[in-house]
Amino acid sequence: MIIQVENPVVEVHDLTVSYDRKPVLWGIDLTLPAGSLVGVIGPNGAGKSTLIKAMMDLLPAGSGYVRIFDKPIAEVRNRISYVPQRESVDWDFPASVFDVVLMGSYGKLGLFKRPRQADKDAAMEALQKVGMQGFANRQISQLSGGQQQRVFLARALAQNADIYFMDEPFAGVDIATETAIIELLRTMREQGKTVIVVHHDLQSATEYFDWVVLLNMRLVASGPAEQVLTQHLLEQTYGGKLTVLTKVGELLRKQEFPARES
Ligand SMILES: Nc1ncnc2c1ncn2[C@@H]1O[C@H](COP(=O)(O)OP(=O)(O)OP(=O)(O)O)[C@@H](O)[C@H]1O
Repeated sequence: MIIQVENPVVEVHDLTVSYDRKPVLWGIDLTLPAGSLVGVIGPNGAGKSTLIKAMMDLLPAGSGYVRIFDKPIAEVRNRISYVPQRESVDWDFPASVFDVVLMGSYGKLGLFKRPRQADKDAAMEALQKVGMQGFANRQISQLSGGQQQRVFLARALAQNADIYFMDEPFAGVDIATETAIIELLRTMREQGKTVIVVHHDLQSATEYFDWVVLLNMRLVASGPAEQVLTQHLLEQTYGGKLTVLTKVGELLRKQEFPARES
């Protein structure tokens, strides 16, 4: 099931991406609605990270194209923010939490511009939003995994973009941090931002996302979460072998037939 939207915030057309000439994404065609929380879901190696990187033009497309806000990406780069996987970054790099967040906002200004007071205020405000204001002067090498994730998020918030791509923002965080992050993402949605999240946990996906993209090298489904997160489509995505599918099936049945529980 692939549902196309009018006036999409992201349009992916016939996208194929390869590493060393070996395709990992084939003929992806999808559109995403503005102001939504989008979950990109699929098994390990399905190409989820590759898809969001290709959407931002960080990886070259073998064929096809991506448009954001109906424009080529080069024209809208300053409206896009990216939160990569936490492990992809060198956390031993000598920098303070505040500097990392500040670089988020003044990266937009260009390399040789100095940050203004307004940028510094925005950085501090972003740290407050993720509950990390007390860590501003801490070296990033001295943070826990969950704190690193919050700093990453603060950095993205300081960029004040219109569309956010996040690669597994909930990986390795405790439940309090996960709740804080999802609350933040919901607030961003209320402000009309679009947030595209690579996500692993099928059970929370039913609760977190408005729109879900199911991927396994090819696009299996793209549409409203309640229409896409079905046993049938999840089996198509995961090959029907995972026990987690049974759990999700149960959860979906409960949601569909709440009267059964009483
Ligand atoms: N830089 C690279 N060079 C070669 N192959 C790569 C590279 N990055 C990813 N791949 C391969 O491309 C495929 C898709 O990888 P990708 O990281 O996009 O999957 P994913 O769905 O995000 O996986 P996971 O859930 O495990 O993070 C995998 O088979 C992976 O081994």
